[in-house]
Amino acid sequence: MLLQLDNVQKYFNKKATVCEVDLIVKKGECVGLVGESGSGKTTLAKCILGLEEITSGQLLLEGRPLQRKRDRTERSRIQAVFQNPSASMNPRRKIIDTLMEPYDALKLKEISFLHNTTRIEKAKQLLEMVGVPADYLPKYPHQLSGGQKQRVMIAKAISTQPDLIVFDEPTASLDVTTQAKILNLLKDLKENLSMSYLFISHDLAAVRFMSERIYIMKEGRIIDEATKENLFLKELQPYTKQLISAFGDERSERLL
Ligand SMILES: Nc1ncnc2c1ncn2[C@@H]1O[C@H](COP(=O)(O)OP(=O)(O)OP(=O)(O)O)[C@@H](O)[C@H]1O
Repeated sequence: MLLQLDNVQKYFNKKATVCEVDLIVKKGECVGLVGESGSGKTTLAKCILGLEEITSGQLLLEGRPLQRKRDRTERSRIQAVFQNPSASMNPRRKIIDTLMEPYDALKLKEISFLHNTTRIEKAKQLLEMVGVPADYLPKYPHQLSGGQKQRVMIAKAISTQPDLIVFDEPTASLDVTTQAKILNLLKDLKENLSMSYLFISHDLAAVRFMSERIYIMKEGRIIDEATKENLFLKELQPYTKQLISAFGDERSERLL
């Protein structure tokens, strides 16, 4: 087991945004999380990333409780990619510096002694892995397309060789063709680098394309769980059926 959430709760102003959540991510698995807007998906993601402190419950990474204040190593093991790459990037920082932020923050022994040319080599390798030409390293975010920016954010997320990446609507700001390319890239990277994913999206077709197992969230609670295969077969909660029908069969099958 890579990640385990036991009875996790998060309250804002005495209101439970995340309520009694049990969730697991196995090694090498992509787990999907879907639910209507406001159901608590992003809050749960932030709890997993240590960006929000949980009110109660427990988060375990490989059986060990995650500390309230994460140390550098713990932070480097769970990375994130969010919806809007432009908002996640500092417009005044060159691509190379944005890309190397987790490396620099981690200050691994091998990294802190890295000669500048070695750092550039590392950055080039990372960009290559996500299909962005190395000559983009000295450029600024506004010189990249939306898809390229998201590729840079993916390269940044894999830079510390994390065990888990949490994706929160990673393709929502991209056009349909770019979305499909990014999803395929994510699948390839997961296989090649033996990572696990928690993939959060409104887009059930994308979630089903990516994930082996899917959790359905409503009003802060996990109300259903299905495998990719039995999502359309098993006896599901009416809310889950509603989510599926909202996409329609054609859209749900589009990426499969
Ligand atoms: N820092 C905060 N303080 C108070 N309430 C918050 C805070 N963060 C989130 N909430 C509330 O928690 C609820 C769940 O929000 P959250 O962003 O987790 O939902 P979501 O399922 O990710 O929605 P979406 O799909 O629209 O992103 C919302 O009602 C939101 O207003």
